[in-house]
Amino acid sequence: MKSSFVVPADLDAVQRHPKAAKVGERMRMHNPLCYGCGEESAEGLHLQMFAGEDFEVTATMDVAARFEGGPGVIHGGVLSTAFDDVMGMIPLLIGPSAVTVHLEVDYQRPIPIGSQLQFTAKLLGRQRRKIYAEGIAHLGDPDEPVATGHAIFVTIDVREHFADHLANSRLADEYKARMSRP
Ligand SMILES: CCCCCCCC/C=C\CCCCCCCC(=O)SCCNC(=O)CCNC(=O)[C@H](O)C(C)(C)COP(=O)(O)OP(=O)(O)OC[C@H]1O[C@@H](n2cnc3c(N)ncnc32)[C@H](O)[C@@H]1OP(=O)(O)O
Repeated sequence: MKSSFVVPADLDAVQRHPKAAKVGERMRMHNPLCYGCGEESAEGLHLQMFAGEDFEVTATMDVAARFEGGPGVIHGGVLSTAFDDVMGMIPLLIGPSAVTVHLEVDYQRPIPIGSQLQFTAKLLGRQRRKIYAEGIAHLGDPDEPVATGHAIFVTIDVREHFADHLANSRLADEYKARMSRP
């Protein structure tokens, strides 16, 4: 399906999940091998994600030398990966696991290698299985964003969605064990 980003007017009511991370706490790591936030992903972005107030998440990312695109600046695809993962935390504040079906990034300023990127992401709304999120990236002043992102996530049944793919993971045995628990 091809779509553009339009938040519908008739949104569902949402509540923060009682087991969601509390304000200021690290977001639960959904997969230690995740290229965005996983601690065991050697080449990954190593995003550090924190729960904010209401339906917000903040994150930081050191712009390492391996993320270079143009000379001295971050690769645009790396930045879109970061937005995907940061905004991807928003569904976890409401409860369900969800995967990206649509992602947009607007690049406003070059982002230097060696800088520390900061992100804030927030929920724009939920309609049935669709969760709409917005994110901004800045270098210290949230009023001067260097990039903005918008995404739609769709809730999934984790066991069903990943069932045919678990064997591809380096943590396949661990995931199989987790999935077989009731
Ligand atoms: C127990 C141990 C294991 C623990 C593991 C934890 C897992 C945690 C999970 C997540 C972590 C969060 C952090 C991650 C952050 C990064 C996220 C990523 O990068 S995800 C990778 C890239 N994304 C994909 O690979 C999705 C590929 N797409 C699909 O698989 C399907 O499209 C799927 C399952 C998402 C939906 O397919 P359908 O057949 O179930 O449902 P249909 O009817 O097509 O769509 C449902 C609703 O969504 C809308 N929709 C679908 N695609 C859309 C699009 N592109 N734009 C707008 N709306 C769309 C449809 O119009 C429909 O809306 P209406 O309810 O009818 O209003």
